[in-house]
Amino acid sequence: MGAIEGGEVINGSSWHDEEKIFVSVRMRPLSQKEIDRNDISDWECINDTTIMYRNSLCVSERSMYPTAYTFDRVFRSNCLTRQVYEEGAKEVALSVVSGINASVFAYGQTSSGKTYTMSGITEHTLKDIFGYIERHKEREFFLKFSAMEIYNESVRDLLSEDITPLRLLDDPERGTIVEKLTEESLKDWNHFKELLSICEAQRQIGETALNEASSRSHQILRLTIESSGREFSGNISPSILSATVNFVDLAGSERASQSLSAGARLKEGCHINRSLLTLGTVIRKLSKGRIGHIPFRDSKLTRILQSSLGGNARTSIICTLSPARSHVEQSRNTLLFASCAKEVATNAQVNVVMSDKALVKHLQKEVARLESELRNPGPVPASDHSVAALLSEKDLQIAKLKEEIADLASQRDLAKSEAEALRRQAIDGRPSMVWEVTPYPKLRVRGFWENETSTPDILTTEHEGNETSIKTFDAAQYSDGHSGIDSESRLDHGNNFEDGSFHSHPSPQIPIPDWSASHHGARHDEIEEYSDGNSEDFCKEVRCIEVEDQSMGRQAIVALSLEEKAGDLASIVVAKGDEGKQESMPQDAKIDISSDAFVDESSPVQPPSVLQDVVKRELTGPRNFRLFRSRSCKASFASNDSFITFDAPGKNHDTPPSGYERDYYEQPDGCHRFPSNLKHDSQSCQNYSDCIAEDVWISPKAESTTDQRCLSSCYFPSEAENGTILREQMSAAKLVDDMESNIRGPERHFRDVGLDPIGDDSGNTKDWIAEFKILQKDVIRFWDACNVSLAHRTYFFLLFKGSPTDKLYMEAELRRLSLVKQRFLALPNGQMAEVVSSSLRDLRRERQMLSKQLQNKLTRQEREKLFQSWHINLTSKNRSLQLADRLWTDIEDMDHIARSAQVVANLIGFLQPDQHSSDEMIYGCEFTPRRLSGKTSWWKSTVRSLL
Ligand SMILES: Nc1ncnc2c1ncn2[C@@H]1O[C@H](COP(=O)(O)OP(=O)(O)OP(=O)(O)O)[C@@H](O)[C@H]1O
Repeated sequence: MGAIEGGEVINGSSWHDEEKIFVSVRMRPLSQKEIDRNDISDWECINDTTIMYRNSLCVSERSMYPTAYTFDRVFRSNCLTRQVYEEGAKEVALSVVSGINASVFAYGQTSSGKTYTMSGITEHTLKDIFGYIERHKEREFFLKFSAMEIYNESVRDLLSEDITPLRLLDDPERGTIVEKLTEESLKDWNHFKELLSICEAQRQIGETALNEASSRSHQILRLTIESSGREFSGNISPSILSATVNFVDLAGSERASQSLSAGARLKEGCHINRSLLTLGTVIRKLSKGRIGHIPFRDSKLTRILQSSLGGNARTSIICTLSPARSHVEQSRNTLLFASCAKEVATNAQVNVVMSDKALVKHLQKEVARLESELRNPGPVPASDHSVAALLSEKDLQIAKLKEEIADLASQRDLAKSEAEALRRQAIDGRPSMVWEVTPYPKLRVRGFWENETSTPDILTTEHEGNETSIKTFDAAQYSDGHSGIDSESRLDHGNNFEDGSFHSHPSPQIPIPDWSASHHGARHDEIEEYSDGNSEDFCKEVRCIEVEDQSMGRQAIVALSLEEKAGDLASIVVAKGDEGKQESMPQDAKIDISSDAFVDESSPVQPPSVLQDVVKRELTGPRNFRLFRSRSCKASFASNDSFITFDAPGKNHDTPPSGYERDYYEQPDGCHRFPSNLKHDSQSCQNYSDCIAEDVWISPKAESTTDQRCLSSCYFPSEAENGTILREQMSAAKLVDDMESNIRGPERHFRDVGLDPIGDDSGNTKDWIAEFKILQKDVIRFWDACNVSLAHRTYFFLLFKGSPTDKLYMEAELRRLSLVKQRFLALPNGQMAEVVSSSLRDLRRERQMLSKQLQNKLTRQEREKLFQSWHINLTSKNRSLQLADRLWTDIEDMDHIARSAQVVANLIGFLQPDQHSSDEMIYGCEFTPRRLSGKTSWWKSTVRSLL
């Protein structure tokens, strides 16, 4: 490992695009215990890089085990931690101040000195970082600290008193992220000490609960540094660097058989070893050079640390050893792991964050530079041909850059005008603006799983009766392997459910499905978790913030906000159900609606293509750069509640015919309106791409005709027609595309979002009502195509019933959905498939939860009445699930939609605005059983030494 001169990190001095994990071995002295039992030290560091087994090996052993092992560095038993830090971790760890991710691991058996080493390494790193900041006052630094523990394959926040396990989410750009992990802004050294003591206190709670201190958990301290104020490599300015350093103290690497006993402990050991085992497998496979599948996703540890293991991070692994003969087997295992690790290559990059303003400036500079190059061509290239080629290439670049600039400028102007319009609207006393991302207002959510033991499982509850008479219903799709009991006879109240006069029983209420996870793709381990009854998916915390629309006397669930900073893009925040994201999002997080690239604040953004080209060509230094959108532009992706999936579950046409439909204006009586650019030629319409034509009005009478079948299949391909998931999602993506173009009719541009709806439509209420109904139908179709959660649909549907101000919200919702679609279409194929299956799974789960809620909340009579009204055979099986399966399925039947919304609203306890007191505005709940853990905190000694 290269030296650090004068405490400064030398960028790239001993570092290339691809470098190997830096692996060192630290041997501790024999412990008193080992000495007392006359154990012998069998290992010797014969120089700075080689450790040797001293005891003579028998012939069979010689063929199996090497006697000498060479690493980047080996540290004798008398080495101080300071030296281990200086020579084994410092350069890697301090890369973080230069915008490069870093990780330092300690690996080794229990009592080999991992904690002893990591506490020192962390201290030294932090001191050096604060020293570096002190010396670079010209730059601004922003430090964030977090800490987590992985125990029994569940992740816990060590800075929070909440012991609920944290979920892991997949971010398309950042990989796995830990949901709701507390991030403290780290101010100084004293603050760091405070935070360590908080972590230690949390750790002790875990230990006390387990009544035993052990080393069976993995602990990760994480420090993220953002810095600005300096130009890097001259090409990107102004820039912000953002990088994270992880300090990882792994659980003891000894085998479960050695450290743990039977029963529950064995289970614990298995979990811990699952992480360690996967770590070993990942390292082994990576050491052979990224061939084949690398099972990062097989454990929480490897998922969280994926980028540190062969990804965008510099990594140092310190393997700790006991020299004792009695531990020779474990020591050899550790050395074997270390040998594999040193073959693993990583590919760290400087993480540059750019703000929109910076991007515009940069592009302007580029244009100026290229234009001046054109004016003063400099040395003439060898041939006329190459001159011409160069000139035309430059012309092209200039044209593209100008386009980009114009685009960004128009987005900014649009945003400003929208801001102005909204500000005017706010002043006029129109719907209140909310400067915060808000999920559903008036949403009451309680711990459905609090009564889990008494909650019957629908899948096996309804033993009585015949086979289901509903052919389209497939109960197997909901099977989670659980069984339950019939609760039909448990309750005996007589509420009228569908008309809303139902009075809630004091039974638990339904948890809102996890919106945020849904667009991140299906993961087999999460499916597994779901099925084991201990799922993290059941760990919900729902925050609901009430938004009072004073002038209209009702609640608004769409929150609008404006970016007031001059020059920044305007933003709009739409009601969202991603409670996890909300937790981790800054209060003023906003969605950038004016950019085509709809992005997560935290997600790296693809720069415009031209910029990419320019950057690629221009950045010829020793490093690659990753471009991110800056936090300063407050861009935030806040619409994860829309599960983009296009796998249409079987449509249910059993719902009684609608009377609602007739209210629609200009629509042929009883006909369904389909997007204008679909054609339904029965001969040629084999797939969606064949279906392009003008408006289609389908009479119910024609529903069984070939044309209608063809059209339906274009919209909602049946299971049989789906073919591969990929084909399905591609056509579905096109579907949404076309839906969007339909929605973007000449009279309904998204540019209108934010304009005063009353002003627009004053004096023309009739027109507005008609338009509202069209918008509402468009939204409903979008929801269906995107498998948006039923709860979201319900809230939205019930809250926006056509008042003039609803135009804003309807258009915002359409805009949001179209942006979600854009994001979906931007995903690589593999991730599209994940998103599709994940969203479908979430929707199924939601239906399943609704069916359970149906059993919890209603008496047998109520249920039977409801089943009858939905034409569900009372003697069939899984009736609750059948009902849940029908909700929100017939999107062209507004009566069906209204009834579905009523049922869902009652099931999830959606209260009318006046039913709430203000202290219920924010409502949170936890569902997951308490988890115990234990490991002597690796910063315990640090805290002790510091306090
Ligand atoms: N290099 C060293 N020099 C002196 N003592 C050491 C050294 N390394 C470890 N020790 C001592 O050995 C004991 C075990 O160390 P430590 O707790 O760090 O092990 P560990 O690998 O973290 O164990 P666990 O996996 O159980 O957490 C401690 O008492 C520690 O002070």
